[in-house]
Amino acid sequence: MIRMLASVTDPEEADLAVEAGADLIDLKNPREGALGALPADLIRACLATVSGRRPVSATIGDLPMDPDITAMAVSRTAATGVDIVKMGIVAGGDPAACIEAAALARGASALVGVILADLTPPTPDLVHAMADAGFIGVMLDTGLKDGRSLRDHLSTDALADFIGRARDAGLSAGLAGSLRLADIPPLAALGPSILGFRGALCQGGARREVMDPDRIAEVIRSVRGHRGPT
Ligand SMILES: O=C[C@H](O)COP(=O)(O)O
Repeated sequence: MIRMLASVTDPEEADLAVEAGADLIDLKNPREGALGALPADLIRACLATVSGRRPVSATIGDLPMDPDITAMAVSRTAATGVDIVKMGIVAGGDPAACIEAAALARGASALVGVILADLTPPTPDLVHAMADAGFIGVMLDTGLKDGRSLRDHLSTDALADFIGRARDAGLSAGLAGSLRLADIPPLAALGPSILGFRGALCQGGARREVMDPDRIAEVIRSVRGHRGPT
């Protein structure tokens, strides 16, 4: 079964996504970048609103690959009580050391790594490093949010390889990155664990706008209608 992840920015949107039937509530600030972090008090307010009805993740921010910075951000985010902390992987710095640092700083939260596929390739090394460090999942997303989607950056074969590699390593495999309704059937056919959305759920399809209940419902209906390979 493919789960639908909705990225939300505040308690009102979190409630909207839960009521619409999103499977995972992902807290982030799209005004601060692809994986922009929300302030801790806002994360806590969202958690109070979701109130255990769905698992909640939160992003740590678009940060350089520095282990000290990563550890601090992971620890600060985990301290809010979110179920899952999401850390991004970009080019440069020391991603392997950051993955290890995140594992030591995660507290009671689980970890999901997000490889920003337009900024760095999803190499087998990264996936294995996350599995070795005890991450529960790995997602692909896009970092630039320049109108191109994940499918503009990676071929179907590359996406299928990524999903297979993550699964073989024991990780859930998520796909996101300016996905639209038309992307759901071809991506669902690859059998990911999660499909993630923000822009497609918002007014005018713009990720910094407020969420549109009709769009959320439409995306959820489509994901439910395409529950993976037959
Ligand atoms: O985790 C999923 C992302 O928030 C996707 O955002 P996007 O659909 O606007 O690229």
